[in-house]
Amino acid sequence: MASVTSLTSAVHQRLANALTAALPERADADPLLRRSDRADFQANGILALAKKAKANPRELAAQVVERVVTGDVIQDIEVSGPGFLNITVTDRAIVENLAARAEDPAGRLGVPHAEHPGTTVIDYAQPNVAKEMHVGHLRSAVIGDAVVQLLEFTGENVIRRHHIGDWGTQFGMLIQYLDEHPHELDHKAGEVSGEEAMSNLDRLYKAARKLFDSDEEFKTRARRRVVDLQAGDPHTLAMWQKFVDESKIYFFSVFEKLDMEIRDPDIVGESGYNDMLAETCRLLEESGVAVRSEGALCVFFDDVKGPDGKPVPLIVQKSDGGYGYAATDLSAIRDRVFNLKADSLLYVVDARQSLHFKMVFETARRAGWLGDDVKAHQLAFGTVLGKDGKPFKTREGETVKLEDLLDEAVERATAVVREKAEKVGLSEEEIVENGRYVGIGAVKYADLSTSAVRDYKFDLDQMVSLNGDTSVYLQYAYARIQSILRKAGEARPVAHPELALAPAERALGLQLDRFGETVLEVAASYEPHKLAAYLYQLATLLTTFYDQCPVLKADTAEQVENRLFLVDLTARTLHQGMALLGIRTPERL
Ligand SMILES: NC(=[NH2+])NCCC[C@H](N)C(=O)O
Repeated sequence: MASVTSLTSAVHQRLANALTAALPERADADPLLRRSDRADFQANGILALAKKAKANPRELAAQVVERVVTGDVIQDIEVSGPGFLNITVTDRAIVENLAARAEDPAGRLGVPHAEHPGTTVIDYAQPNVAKEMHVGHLRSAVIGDAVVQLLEFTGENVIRRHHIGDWGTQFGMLIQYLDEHPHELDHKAGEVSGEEAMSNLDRLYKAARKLFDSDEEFKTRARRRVVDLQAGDPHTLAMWQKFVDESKIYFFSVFEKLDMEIRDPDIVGESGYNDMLAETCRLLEESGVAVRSEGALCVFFDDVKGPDGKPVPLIVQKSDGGYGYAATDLSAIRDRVFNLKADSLLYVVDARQSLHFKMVFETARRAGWLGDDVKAHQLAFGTVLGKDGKPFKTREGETVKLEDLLDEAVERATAVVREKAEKVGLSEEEIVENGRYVGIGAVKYADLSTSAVRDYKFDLDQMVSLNGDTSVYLQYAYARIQSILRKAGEARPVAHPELALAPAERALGLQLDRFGETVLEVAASYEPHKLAAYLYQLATLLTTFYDQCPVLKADTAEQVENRLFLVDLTARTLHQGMALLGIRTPERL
């Protein structure tokens, strides 16, 4: 458990004790402590308690104030309004608390582990084989990666699953074509770049399509291939594997550009559940959860109807015997619950698939695969829009190539970095590396700083802007602190709890104290945008602090040390917080 307690918990403890003393019959009552603008904290729980105890809220509040221990943590406590408590903490408590965070032996800045960690299987970064990735795949990867980092940081056992689209009828056509033109993918992994891999696939796809549409005999052969593939014919499988391998070269190049670690064994695509599909259907049919309707195996829902008022079923098996997307997802649930022993299933998938997941989860519940002890949640995300507010497309109306987009972000960011490079004394190598971290960070941050369910505008100009809620702003805040620490010479960051704090120091200190609770909240609610908001506010408070409190030119040596201590902890918090979002913080910028 946590070796460092936050100010919030210290204040909470003292209030709870005083409440118990004032109202012994309600010993477990929660004072409902909140951060507040009026004082450091506000407790709002007295009102409801007084109502239940049929007491006067202001009087009960006054009794709590009388009994609360003050002096060490709580500086001031007073009744306000109808029975709120406004609480100010001592400067000493702030600095002592932060010092404990800074010295946290676990190197976690005092962030506790979650109280009840479990096993989460997270389904994210799931592009499709032999197809170009699009911005939706980018979102899933970026949001999913942040959630993985956050959950792992809180002690959760996280199992990653990249449910790639690697199965389906289109492969019959591709495999048949490759079989008839055997040398088209004749190279080993490592011999081609991601871009080449994609253009190989694109070329093959187009050629196969053309033949499929113009040559009846090829069409027949291609259709037979699908049957061979599903029957597990070894030669056909080997051809299929070539497409998967070629696609992975491409996927990995995009993920690497994104500065994101995706591990091959975590890629378990639709094909990985092939052996389970028949059994899944059998179980559903035998239990009566699914029924045959016009030959297809279907699950019906009272509340899912089409525009004509007719029920729209979840089709698990088509009338021709083929299995669909739903059969795979239902099989994946069985695997994740029964084999991987998940207690949470998380899906980072486009909101346009929400109905699919709603029906899949409900079906799994009816089948008894998802019990009350297993949570299933789709972390649905919105659409990426262009500057014009319409779905993101090139000027010619085509979907934007992901790699081009990332390259452009890096290019713009490099220009921004270069402008200041001379002043900072960056080498060409550092400019290139920083440009990458700033550019990729900008793309990730723009995505992660808005609530996932909302659509967001992809606007590179705004993303790499130095002012406003951008990753560059946060990266500069970090680098600026590093520059101060380098200039500090002999002076070291040392906490001095005996010093009185200026308002800007207090505000910064109180924000630093919130880091642990913010991380836990954000991980529990899968809302990385709240961590982004926290970090942005931290950087803003740092800016105010600089304006009001000279660091190296402070009045006394102790004050210099104490301020160095504050900015150093701010830097470490920014670094850790950004890392949880998958964003780097260069030392010099
Ligand atoms: N278990 C799942 N269905 N995961 C989502 C897969 C996303 C799908 N491959 C797509 O490109 O839209």
